[in-house]
Amino acid sequence: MENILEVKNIKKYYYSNSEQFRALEDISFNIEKGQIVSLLGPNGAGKTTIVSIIGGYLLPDAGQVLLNGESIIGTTKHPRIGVSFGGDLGFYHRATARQNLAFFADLARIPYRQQETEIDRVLKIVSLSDVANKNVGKFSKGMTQRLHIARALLGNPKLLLLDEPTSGLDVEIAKSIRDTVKNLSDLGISILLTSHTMSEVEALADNIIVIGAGRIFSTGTVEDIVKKSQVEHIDRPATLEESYLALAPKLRRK
Ligand SMILES: Nc1ncnc2c1ncn2[C@@H]1O[C@H](COP(=O)(O)OP(=O)(O)OP(=O)(O)O)[C@@H](O)[C@H]1O
Repeated sequence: MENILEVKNIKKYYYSNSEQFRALEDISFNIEKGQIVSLLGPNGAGKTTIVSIIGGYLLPDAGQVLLNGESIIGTTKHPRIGVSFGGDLGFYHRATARQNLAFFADLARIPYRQQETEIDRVLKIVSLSDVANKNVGKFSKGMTQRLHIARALLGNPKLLLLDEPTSGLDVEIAKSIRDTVKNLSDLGISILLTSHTMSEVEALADNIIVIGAGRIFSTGTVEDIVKKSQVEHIDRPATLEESYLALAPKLRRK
């Protein structure tokens, strides 16, 4: 299969009061076309740091990130990668969904003539066409989350980075967002997803990367992770959550 993204031997340190803190140590993984890969790990494991480096918001101290075979680290013109950190911030509440997307289409340097078609396209994908002219201040959390995904889709990126896309949403809305994410991968878009919801990862991820204390502990399909974690004392196959809990003590920073 064709690798869209190759992350090679990434290291990242943070510094505070001249003390060095190792956030990531030797992180390597690939994402193929249309694949959904999930980063799973406790708070502070390094997931957001990985997403920020791939998205071009942070520079690593070592290592490479290749998109379609080309290095994207430190390039002045970072290629289009769709990033959605979600949440309540990031939109003008007194403007409509369409007006908000037009602002971000400008930032994404989409030529003015193509903006309306592009905005219609992304609104349709996330099922917000009917409320395109409604003020974002009137949107529910689920609708706002969809709008974040629509914004990330502007310019037709082949890779999307989704940070906890269903965080804080009720069960039904979370399911509808998951369906949207699945549809995106069916359209051939590759997705790197961070999530603390095991059922979500189980339902969506083609591949899982279990990360703890800035290092990769385990990778593979749900079945691979379950097999490798060797959960004891149950006489049926373990769930992903049980497998993750068995690994959890090893994932903490010492
Ligand atoms: N700007 C920063 N300066 C110093 N330390 C940082 C900075 N950003 C993150 N860290 C530390 O680096 C480690 C990794 O943080 P990161 O946010 O990547 O973890 P995470 O896996 O995304 O956590 P969460 O699940 O809570 O979002 C944490 O210990 C965090 O405290």
